[in-house]
Amino acid sequence: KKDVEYGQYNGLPRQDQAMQKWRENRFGQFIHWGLYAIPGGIWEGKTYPYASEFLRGSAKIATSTWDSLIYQFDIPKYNPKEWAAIAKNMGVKYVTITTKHHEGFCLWPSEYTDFDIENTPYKKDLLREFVDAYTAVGIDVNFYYSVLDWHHPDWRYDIKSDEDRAAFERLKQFTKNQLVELVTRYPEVKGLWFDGTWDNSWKKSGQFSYELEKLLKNKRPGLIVNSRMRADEHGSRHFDSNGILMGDYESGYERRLPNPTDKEVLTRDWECCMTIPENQWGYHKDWSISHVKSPLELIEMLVQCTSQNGNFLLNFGPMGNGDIRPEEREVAKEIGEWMKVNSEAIYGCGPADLEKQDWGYYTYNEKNGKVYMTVFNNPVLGKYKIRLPKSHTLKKASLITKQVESLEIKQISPTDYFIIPDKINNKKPFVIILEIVDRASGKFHQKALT
Ligand SMILES: COc1ccc([C@@H]2N[C@@H](C)[C@@H](O)[C@H]2O)cc1
Repeated sequence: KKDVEYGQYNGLPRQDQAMQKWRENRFGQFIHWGLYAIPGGIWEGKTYPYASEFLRGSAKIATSTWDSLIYQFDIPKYNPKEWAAIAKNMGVKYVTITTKHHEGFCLWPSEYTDFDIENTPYKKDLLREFVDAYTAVGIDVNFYYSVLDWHHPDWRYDIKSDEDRAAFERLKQFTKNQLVELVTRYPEVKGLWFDGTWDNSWKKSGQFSYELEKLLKNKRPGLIVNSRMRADEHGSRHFDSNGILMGDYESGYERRLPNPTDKEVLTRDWECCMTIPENQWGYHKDWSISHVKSPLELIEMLVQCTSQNGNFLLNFGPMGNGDIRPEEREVAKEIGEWMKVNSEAIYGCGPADLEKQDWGYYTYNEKNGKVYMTVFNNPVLGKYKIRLPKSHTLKKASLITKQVESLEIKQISPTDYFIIPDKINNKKPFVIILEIVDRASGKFHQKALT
């Protein structure tokens, strides 16, 4: 065991009400919005296929040129109430918005910089309008904040000199000021999603990030912080030098999911953040340059995350004028239609602790003891195989849509059962609700008490 003074300090997984709500939410909307949405990946008539929020670097644009985009941020179509309605209809329970991305432009009127919404033609506190609109429809609000700040003169990638040290101390103070400002001006905020924390300068600031997390949690009791915020004093990130997760949940799954049978992730809270195109967080004008995931692909990711104790944060990149692009409206509509019928298998659900089968994923709600099977792959066999521990019995299988009272079950061995549907529904992923009794306790299926 290494001695770690600035590693994890609270026991995980957190079981307080705020964290339980975060966990039960399961499905969130990520929003990346900033000056990068104005050029949308195209500069001087050339399309850059890289992530549009990195266009400044990809197109080698001078910082002063980039920063002058602030004068074009008039966002005539910005309509946070409509954004909130789209999110509500999609079925998300929380939202995470970029208050400041790497470019350094702040969506709120910060007293610590002029590079913010106040100095745009829009002028008003866009973030306040956003928080109010989403809160009004019952969606929890979280703030993404990039420590990496390309605009700030005191940002340093590493600390190589006394000058670097002095500059980065100013940057750290600026960072602390802005974060205290955010959790104070917007007390509704439920959590902070840190990014831009991979450089050596921050990895050498373990004590600072430790004390900053504690300060913010004192200011906003219940605040939820992702593991990406922290480095310990040895420069170890996400997990401290003793392998203990820092923050309140693991935020390492970016545009990727764990292996569906990975059991290690079941032991902790985690979240996967995902783009609809291959790799665009900010708005990109041309989505033809990469694969764009279908609603069905995205629904499968949401169900897989839930089945493995993770949350799924799906990204939207609003346009430079504040409108939501048609492709994202369509995704929200189709996912919302599926969630209207099947969200019982997602909200408040987690792993079922049953052996995964090829037809899809199990999720489990420990409050009602129900196990949900979400079917994505119809077996050629025409029957869905279930394998239970010997002490369990499959009592009943029914469609969440209640089209039929119950489905035929055939036990084929002490542990294996077939569910035999009268007809195969292969248009959309569908949910079968299982009632499984543990003969030993006579109770509904309980998660293994580990
Ligand atoms: C390859 O390096 C990076 C650095 C930053 C990112 C940022 N993290 C995502 C959550 C987006 O904010 C993306 O811009 C992605 C890849």
